Amino acid sequence: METNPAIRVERLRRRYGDHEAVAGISFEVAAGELFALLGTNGAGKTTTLETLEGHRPVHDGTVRVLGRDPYAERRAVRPQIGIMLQDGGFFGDLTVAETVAHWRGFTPRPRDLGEALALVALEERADVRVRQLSGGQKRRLDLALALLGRPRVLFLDEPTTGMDPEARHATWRIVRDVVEDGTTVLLTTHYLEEAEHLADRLAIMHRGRIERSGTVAEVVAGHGDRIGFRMPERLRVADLPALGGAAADVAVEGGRTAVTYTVAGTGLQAGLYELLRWADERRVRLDGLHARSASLEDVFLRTAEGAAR
Ligand SMILES: Nc1ncnc2c1ncn2[C@@H]1O[C@H](COP(=O)(O)OP(=O)(O)OP(=O)(O)O)[C@@H](O)[C@H]1O
Repeated sequence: METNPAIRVERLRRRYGDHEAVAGISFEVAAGELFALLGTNGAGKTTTLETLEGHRPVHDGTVRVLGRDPYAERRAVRPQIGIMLQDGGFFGDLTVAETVAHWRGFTPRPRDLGEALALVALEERADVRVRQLSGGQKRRLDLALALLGRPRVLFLDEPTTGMDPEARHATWRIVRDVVEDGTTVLLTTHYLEEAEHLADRLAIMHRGRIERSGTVAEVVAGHGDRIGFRMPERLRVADLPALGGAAADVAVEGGRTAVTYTVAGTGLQAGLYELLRWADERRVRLDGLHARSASLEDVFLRTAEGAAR
């Protein structure tokens, strides 16, 4: 088993002129792990990815891919990594099979054509011209090319942008298979659901910094689990309890008064228990009662808002 991280980023900084696009970020990705970089527009995800792919030198800090500097040792690193770009820039007149054959020519020890197409479920489209593929099929062809050289580390920059939900789910299955085969994957995405489905760990970037990182459970823990119900008619706001120290938030929605608690400290279960005991003792019925854990989306939005203040 490998103990060295497949990817190591330490205090990475990258500037464009006076603008610091990446402002000293650090993270590691273990071998065989899928790590997702999330962030607002312009957060610095693509810049980080391009630095790890060896396209740009660091301005400060250290990056290592499979133990090497991907820029200075590009010739050693490049054959071991796969890169799926946001736009692969194909020749529209070539067929899918011709495109793969063309790329096989540049790839050391490439997969067979059939294997490459089967990986991304494009066998049936082998003789179709690239320009006749749907957007989702083009993205899958991009993925096939990134996987052609059996990379140990795969970089996916927004791999499912423009796909319908079915194509997106199909692509997630492919990516999961790749990870199960032992490939390390670094992914950027704007789809939080994608990170929730795929990522072992993730980082949320905002304005060049990592604001939060960890597993999905770690990132959302303690960040706004919610409990809500409709205000019972015979009660007033002053009658409502505090749950785990959190006061009720009361809002009128469509003629009804909605009560919401955002419980951070004690967690959902303890908050719910406190509420139900309170309601039981007072013989209060809580219509529309619901409780849900914080979602990655809640945390993402709060991170962006909080950091912007
Ligand atoms: N070649 C460049 N020259 C000047 N500024 C750049 C260049 N590339 C990126 N930037 C700026 O650096 C910042 C980070 O950009 P980057 O593309 O890394 O962010 P991102 O998180 O990938 O954004 P998005 O989600 O919008 O793709 C942005 O403010 C962007 O405008």
